[in-house]
Amino acid sequence: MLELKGITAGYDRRGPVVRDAHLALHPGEALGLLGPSGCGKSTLARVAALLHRPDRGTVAFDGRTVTGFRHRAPRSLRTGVGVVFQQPRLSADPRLSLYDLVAEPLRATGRRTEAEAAVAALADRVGLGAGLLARRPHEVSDGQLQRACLARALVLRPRWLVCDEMTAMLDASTTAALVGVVEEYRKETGAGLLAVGHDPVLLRRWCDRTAHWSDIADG
Ligand SMILES: Nc1ncnc2c1ncn2[C@@H]1O[C@H](COP(=O)(O)OP(=O)(O)OP(=O)(O)O)[C@@H](O)[C@H]1O
Repeated sequence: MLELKGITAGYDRRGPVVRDAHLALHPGEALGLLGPSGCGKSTLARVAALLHRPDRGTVAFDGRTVTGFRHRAPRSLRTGVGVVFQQPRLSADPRLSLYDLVAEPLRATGRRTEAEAAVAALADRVGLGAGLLARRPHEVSDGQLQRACLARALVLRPRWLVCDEMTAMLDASTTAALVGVVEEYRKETGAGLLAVGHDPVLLRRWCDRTAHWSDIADG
């Protein structure tokens, strides 16, 4: 179970953007979170992924509270959550080849020897031809880069996935392909999903359940 309880978070303690948010995600469940632009969805998604420390409230995985660290949670906890953001160019190091981008979490966790096989399998799964793996982000399209970012999010086989407007910049066929990859992964591993967006049609089709921002947070 992934639980966010009483989360207040933002960038200035005097004016938080997320106020008293509550959300519970059961193992294997896909929850779509809808809300207007700027309401704080991405901020809450980063809190759920342990990338942003809330001012108040707790994040718990399977009953274990994982917030309360001075800066951010240790890597061993963060690797339990895979994250894909809206804009792949902002989340991809421009100096890395796509191969290195996907392999990076394995290197960072001392599992370098697994990289070759894992990257090849994931590249195939997300539809990235071998020729593209040698290229750097500026040499590929947004859709191709987002495919690599999804592969990176899956490479440590996380139990939870947070997709923050993952498909907002993509065309219909790339959207369908990436949603298909996430669903195949979830079927295989039982991973839970928090999908953030503002497209109710997509999220209702994709997820078991959707929640609106006004149901889970104040303001
Ligand atoms: N790094 C930051 N520093 C300061 N303010 C920020 C920062 N990131 C976001 N904000 C502000 O916090 C508020 C919530 O932003 P957030 O990105 O969480 O909203 P969102 O619901 O995901 O929006 P969208 O649907 O447009 O992506 C906005 O007013 C935004 O300007």
